[in-house]
Amino acid sequence: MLMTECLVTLKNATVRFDGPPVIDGINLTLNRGDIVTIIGPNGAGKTTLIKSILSIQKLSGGEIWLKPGARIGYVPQHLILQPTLPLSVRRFLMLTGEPEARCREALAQTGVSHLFDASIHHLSGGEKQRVLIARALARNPDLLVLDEPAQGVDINGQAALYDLIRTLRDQLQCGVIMISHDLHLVMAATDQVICLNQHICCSGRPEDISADPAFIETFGQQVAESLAVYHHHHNHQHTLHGDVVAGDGDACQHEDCHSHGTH
Ligand SMILES: Nc1ncnc2c1ncn2[C@@H]1O[C@H](COP(=O)(O)OP(=O)(O)OP(=O)(O)O)[C@@H](O)[C@H]1O
Repeated sequence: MLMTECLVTLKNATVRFDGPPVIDGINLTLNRGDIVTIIGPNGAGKTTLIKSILSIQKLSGGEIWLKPGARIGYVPQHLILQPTLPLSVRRFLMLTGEPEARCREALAQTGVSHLFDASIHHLSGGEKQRVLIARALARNPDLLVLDEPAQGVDINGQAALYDLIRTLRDQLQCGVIMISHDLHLVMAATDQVICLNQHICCSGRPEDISADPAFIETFGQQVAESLAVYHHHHNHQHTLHGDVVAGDGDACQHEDCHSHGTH
């Protein structure tokens, strides 16, 4: 079993601009191998928290510790490129300063090696995200930071993208912290969820968090219930008509399974 290696620790981290704190008293530890997702309403301070970890945003109070020498790969929400400037994926990746072979390898790790000579302007949303992740990987990061990686990616592409993030974590044994608005996929692909609304409302394993009163207060009963159903232990089978048949374990106790039959 691998030793836990801490990459980032925040202690009582606070950021304020002119008014009240935008993030307030955040305590957080990120270990190698963790996938942590920050969720929260608009303006909750998610980007500010990420920027603090990237050392782009100075704290107004509290402390941040980063493992000395830790390499951070950042995948931004948007890529703003000059549309009139011809730019191939190869050239884009090599702007990292890494050798061509390493750039090629990183692109293969994200499953799009065939795009090495493509124009970056012609990529689909999902392809662009994979190229951006490859750029972050080229530096062999200890920590991968992603700001809404599934934006502009269709629903199948989103599932594939979260699979990719898990695979990369397993292969590279890096830590991952991401912001996401897609609660269902987050819940399916994350080890720890942090629900942020200036302060940490609640945090924990996805299957536990949907029952937390602070989560329900922030996201509403309906969202919490839909996630609870999504996550319950599937220990039964359905007939072709959708009726529940007890499996190896106890029959499912969820009302939703019985009333709707499928999920
Ligand atoms: N440099 C800044 N100067 C002043 N206010 C700022 C600055 N950066 C962020 N804010 C404010 O801090 C608050 C939190 O912003 P932040 O971008 O961290 O939220 P977020 O949770 O990422 O939101 P969203 O989901 O909408 O992207 C917002 O009210 C924003 O206007």
